[in-house]
Amino acid sequence: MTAYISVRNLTLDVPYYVQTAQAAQTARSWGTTLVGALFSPPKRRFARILDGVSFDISAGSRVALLGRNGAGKTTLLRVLSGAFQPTRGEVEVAGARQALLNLGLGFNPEATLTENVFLRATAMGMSPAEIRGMVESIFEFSELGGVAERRLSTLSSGQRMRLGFAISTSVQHDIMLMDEWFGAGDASFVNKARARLTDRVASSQIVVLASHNFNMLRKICDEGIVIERGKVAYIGEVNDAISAYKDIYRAVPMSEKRSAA
Ligand SMILES: Nc1ncnc2c1ncn2[C@@H]1O[C@H](COP(=O)(O)OP(=O)(O)OP(=O)(O)O)[C@@H](O)[C@H]1O
Repeated sequence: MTAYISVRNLTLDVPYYVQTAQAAQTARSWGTTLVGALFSPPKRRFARILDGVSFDISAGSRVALLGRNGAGKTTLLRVLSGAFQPTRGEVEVAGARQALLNLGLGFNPEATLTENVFLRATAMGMSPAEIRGMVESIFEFSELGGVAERRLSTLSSGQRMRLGFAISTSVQHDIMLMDEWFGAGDASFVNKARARLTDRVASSQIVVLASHNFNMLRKICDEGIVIERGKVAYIGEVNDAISAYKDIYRAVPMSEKRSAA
């Protein structure tokens, strides 16, 4: 299948809750908090995180996603991965996608490592027979075979991340969606993980990578999309996109830069 991504006028509003001034003022003790909550419950508001975003990505493209902190890059990747549904607009994705956004997502801390491999791989769309054929290589890559029957909650965060990475990258997908290039863990694992990622990127039809590391983006990507306050600010060749991002960053007042570098 030839992969592509088509995004048309994508808008995403997310709900959040605010405590009214009256409730906040009365919230001085447990009792008054309860009274405040009863008579002035938190109000639901909506924040527009993505606003009229449109672009096309065709097979063979490696796209850098650029933007300041809080611009909307991760949220956009989540929409492309299918985790978030747009409030308005259309998102069409052809091809199997792999999102390396949150390696710990979908784990059950009370289940064993082996059970977690089955849970996560099932969520990725694999059959029990396919998973059985992969379990050994996942444990070999993550170097966690010796503790496979322990509960996940007994693992360190670094070990969990290794397991998540080993499962998520165990199969080649058509589309890779990544939030920063993987760089956590001890040196030998990082080298091994980089080699696997390089291989997966080379064999993917489409890669979308959000990062603030320009050198790495220049090495991997050929195109760039700049997001500013939830809107597309620039689309073009990667070096031009990096320049456009720098221009936006330079134009932002110092006070804003401190809160959103
Ligand atoms: N569930 C949510 N509820 C309310 N606001 C949210 C939610 N998720 C994200 N946001 C807000 O949406 C905006 C975009 O967040 P996002 O994580 O997509 O930014 P980003 O460009 O990936 O930033 P960074 O470079 O820091 O990773 C931020 O202002 C964030 O606070």
